[in-house]
Amino acid sequence: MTATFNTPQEMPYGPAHPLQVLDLYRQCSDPDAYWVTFIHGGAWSDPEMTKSGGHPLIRSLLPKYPRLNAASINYRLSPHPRYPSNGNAAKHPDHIDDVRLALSFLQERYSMRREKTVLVGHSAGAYMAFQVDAGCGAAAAVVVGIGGVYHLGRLVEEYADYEGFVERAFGGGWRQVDAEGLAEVEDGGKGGGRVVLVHSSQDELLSFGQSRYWAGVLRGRGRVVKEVYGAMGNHNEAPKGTELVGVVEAELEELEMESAKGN
Ligand SMILES: N[C@@H](CC(=O)c1ccccc1NC=O)C(=O)O
Repeated sequence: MTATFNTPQEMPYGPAHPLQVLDLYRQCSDPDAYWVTFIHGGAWSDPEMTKSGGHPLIRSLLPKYPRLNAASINYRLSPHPRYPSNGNAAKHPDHIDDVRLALSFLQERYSMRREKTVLVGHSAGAYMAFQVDAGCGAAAAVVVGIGGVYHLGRLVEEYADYEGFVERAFGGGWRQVDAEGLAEVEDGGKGGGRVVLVHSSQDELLSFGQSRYWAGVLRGRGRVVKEVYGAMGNHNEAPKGTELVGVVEAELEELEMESAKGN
């Protein structure tokens, strides 16, 4: 059993590219198992940011919840100026297509169910978690964004320097992409899941602006939103910290309580 916590199985979920792989931690084969699924950040392009960014969170949770499985997803990346010859050439919608494919793979192959899933996204991964949410109804019972990007237009307005990575990931038409997500974001009344937006006050790359804005949009759609702001380390430390573990634990416990009431 212990081995499961430390050594995930690396599984290809798509045929086209070596980045179409995910790390699977499966300790419960029951179809009613809970799932925590992690989408890493890195501005859609940083090859140093990978699925292993989700390991600390997952490894803290698994020993406490025997009925929990987890996965952390890699996806194709866009070119990065510090790594000009790494061959990464993805452009929107490649990244999000891969994330959707990975989630379908988990649903079909391992019976991961939306009502049992907490989807966690960091930074650009948080943007993708809500693209999934918008595109297929309630993607997960709970979506947790940490240090998230939620609106590209507002991001570039606040940080002009970030336009470069936004354009490399989305191309010249990047301003359209927010509109798609905003138009389709799921309504709370129609089954859209709970949301927790987590943001560290020590985040050196993003202010609270994105999280505050997004909380307002989601509440306007009738979604239940918690905002968690506090000192949780810098942008890349926060998703590895104990605060995020506590947030996800509380959500898992709420899901367990809801399911006990339903039975
Ligand atoms: N680590 C990235 C930068 C990065 O990830 C980033 C920078 C500013 C705002 C958000 C970021 N990441 C979001 O996924 C890089 O070095 O290119």
